[in-house]
Amino acid sequence: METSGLALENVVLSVHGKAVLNNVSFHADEKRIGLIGANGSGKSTLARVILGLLQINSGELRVHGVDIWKDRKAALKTVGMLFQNPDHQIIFPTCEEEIAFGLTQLGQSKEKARRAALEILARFGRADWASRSTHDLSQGQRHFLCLLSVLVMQPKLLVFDEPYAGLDLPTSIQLHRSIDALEQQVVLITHDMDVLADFDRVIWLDHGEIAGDGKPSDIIPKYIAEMTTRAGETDA
Ligand SMILES: Nc1ncnc2c1ncn2[C@@H]1O[C@H](COP(=O)(O)OP(=O)(O)OP(=O)(O)O)[C@@H](O)[C@H]1O
Repeated sequence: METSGLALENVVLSVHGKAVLNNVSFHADEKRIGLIGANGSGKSTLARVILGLLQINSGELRVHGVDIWKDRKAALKTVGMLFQNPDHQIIFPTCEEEIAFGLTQLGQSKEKARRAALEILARFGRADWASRSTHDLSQGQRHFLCLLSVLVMQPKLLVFDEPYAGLDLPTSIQLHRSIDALEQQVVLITHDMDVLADFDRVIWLDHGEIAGDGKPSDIIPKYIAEMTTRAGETDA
């Protein structure tokens, strides 16, 4: 099994006897990977599997060499995720506590975690957010707070599930720039093909199977053609 990047071998995950991921295999060392597919094709499920939140039925999965399902502590340092809805992620009353929490889970002292939280807030021009109530933030700001909470953990792989959904233009531009500037490997789930134009690789999931895998310039036109055909078939 590959010890670098993201490696899946014949991954199968069934829900109520139905295969949601069916023999998914790929090895990705690229820095920017897009994950595309129609609604219900298995993208979010795959993201949760990569994060170690769902146990696979069979196959093998390693994220930078770590068996993230078995080694939960190493998983926290290896992979982080920004969920579609920040309300599913934010649990603390203040921004500083929210950001520091993950670090204390890694075993850092509360004081060290607090300092790291303040440092990342300052680095992103949000020093004034430290004692700010998470409930008072707008939806876009809550998204941004979640990003900082994930970044502070410095995982080797970051998974973003539709990060731009519901964000206004300035916030999505800022988020886009932040993602662009990341050193880490990124897997980005999106329905917005423009975002993926300069990515290194695009993986297309269809009914839980890989339908395409390659350069955006190769995969995206095929995907759009297939989706257009399907839309035509369902027209009244
Ligand atoms: N806990 C669950 N119970 C039942 N079915 C599930 C569960 N989780 C996922 N599924 C099914 O698995 C399939 C894949 O869902 P998933 O959310 O991974 O798709 P997706 O590609 O992320 O879709 P979208 O683009 O709409 O977000 C769907 O048919 C969904 O109904």
